[in-house]
Amino acid sequence: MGIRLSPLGVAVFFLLGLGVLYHLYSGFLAGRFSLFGLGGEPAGGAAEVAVDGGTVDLREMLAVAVLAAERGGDEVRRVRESNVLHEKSKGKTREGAEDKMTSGDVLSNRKMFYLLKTAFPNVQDVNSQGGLGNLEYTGAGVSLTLGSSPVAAYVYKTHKSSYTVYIEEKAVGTGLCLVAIASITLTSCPVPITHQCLLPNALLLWEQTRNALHLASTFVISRPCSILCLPPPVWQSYTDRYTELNASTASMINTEEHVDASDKEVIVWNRKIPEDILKEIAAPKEVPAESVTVWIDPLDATQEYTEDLRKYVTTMVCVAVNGKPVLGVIHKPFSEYTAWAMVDSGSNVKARSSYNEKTPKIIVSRSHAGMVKQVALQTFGNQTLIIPAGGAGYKVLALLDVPDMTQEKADLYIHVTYIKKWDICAGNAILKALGGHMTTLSGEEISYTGSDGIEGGLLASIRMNHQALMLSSEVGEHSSHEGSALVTQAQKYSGVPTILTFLVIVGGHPGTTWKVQAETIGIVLAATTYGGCVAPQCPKISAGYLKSQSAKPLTPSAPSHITLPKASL
Ligand SMILES: Nc1ncnc2c1ncn2[C@@H]1O[C@H](COP(=O)(O)O)[C@@H](OP(=O)(O)O)[C@H]1O
Ligand SMILES: [Mg+2]
Repeated sequence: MGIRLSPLGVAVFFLLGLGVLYHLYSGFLAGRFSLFGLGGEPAGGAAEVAVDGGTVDLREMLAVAVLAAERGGDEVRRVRESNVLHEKSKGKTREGAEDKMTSGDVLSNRKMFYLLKTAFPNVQDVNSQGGLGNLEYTGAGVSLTLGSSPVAAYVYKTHKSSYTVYIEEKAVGTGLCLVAIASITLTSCPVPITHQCLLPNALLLWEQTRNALHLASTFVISRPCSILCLPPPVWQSYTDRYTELNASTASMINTEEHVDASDKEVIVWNRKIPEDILKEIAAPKEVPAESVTVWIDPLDATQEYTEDLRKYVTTMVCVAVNGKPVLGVIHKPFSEYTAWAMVDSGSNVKARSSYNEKTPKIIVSRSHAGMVKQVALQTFGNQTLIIPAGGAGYKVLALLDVPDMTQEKADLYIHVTYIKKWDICAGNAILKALGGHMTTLSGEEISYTGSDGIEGGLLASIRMNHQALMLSSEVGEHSSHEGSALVTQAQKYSGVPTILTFLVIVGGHPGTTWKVQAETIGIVLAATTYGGCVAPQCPKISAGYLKSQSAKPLTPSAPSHITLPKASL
């Protein structure tokens, strides 16, 4: 007697089996990937990680921030005094200035980042100018295929829930097949992340990334996740790439003569809160760890540092809670002076007793000025004294009562070009704690979460009517109820060149929609296609030629959506 199986039953049984296998398999993978995550971080999104992160005491954070700024400052001073700066260019700023980096930046960042990270491991959102914040979380090199061509890519976790893949510039054959894609933001891909630290490689990786991106550094290109969610077999090849990167870069850092091999980057906090902080801030102040974002600037005024203009140099740490700056530390390594303040708590620095609101002395950038002088003079009159100076930290201190002989004094700080949040957060927190203000030129508060930079310029003042500064002006016709004179001027004199050209070459299935986000203020993008790949080796990689034209200012952060025509893909 034979056993007869119902075909439907077999199918159901088979499907059930598949389901079980799928569960086991995905569980296995998830477990595996979580090994790579920092503190068991689920692969798909760090946003979930911090939920049970507990609390942190802001007074303790202030103590560690002061220590970090001072220890970082020691490195900055040591490197400068050795006269071996290993000066490198990270690329160009949007306005075309060299964006410099030195051993001072790298070594200071290493000290500062690890001190803060080890003291507060449950704070996930630590951003530092050296880029180590990103690298620390991921740094995975992956094999990725664009069209039919393999390219090297690095995955960084840029924010709590997004990952950025930087793709290496690559020449295929002799043809013009550059892959110079700025970044691809993955919001929900199951990207495994490693907490293996790529510190020794940071400088080179930073450079490689920057080099790869120099053509397209102002674009963020989002693409559908499915293209980048690599299946496990391909994904695993990241290890080879990682090892290769390690091997190729290890020697570089070791050759830095001033780095003592036994010098561990990790300095451990002894958990003592200094007396001066205890005196000003009597009680602890607990906040949820997941609400905290830390911004580290390991060396502000790098340009001036390379010119040996020491007085401008600072190291800075800032803590923001839910995006609001609450504590800031600005340390001057060459004067050994440190200013700190915590909003609604206390400070070791104060405002001056008077400021000249009518004809203010205005401190501005000396190396990223854009058209700030014209903006300031037209807004406040030709009699206005402009003081060009390096460093955002230095310029904030110029507004305060600082007992340092090398420190100039000013009434206002204005900046009109793009600037990064690690440059300004500490100053913003200190000004706020002392009753001052730092806003965009149009008076918007700056949120210290999310993106790294701000578009709308900067106006910092203390003991002045900040709102009036925005809306009143010596140049009557520029004031209007719609906005500030400063903004009008800044837009008119936007430091951005009129014509910028970027070459972005993309691969993908025909019809893929590319979202190109212009981040540069004052630019409207137009897309035309560029003839595609000239080399036969890369038939599926095509080119999008993006040309910006001078036009009406773009609303800051408003994305331009551009769909490249099918023919170009
Ligand atoms: N347009 C811009 N693009 C990028 N960074 C800018 C910038 N303008 C100013 N910065 C950065 O802001 C800091 C203060 O600038 P400035 O001295 O010109 O006022 C410097 O930081 P770093 O020295 O830390 O790089 C500088 O690089
Ligand atoms: Mg800086």
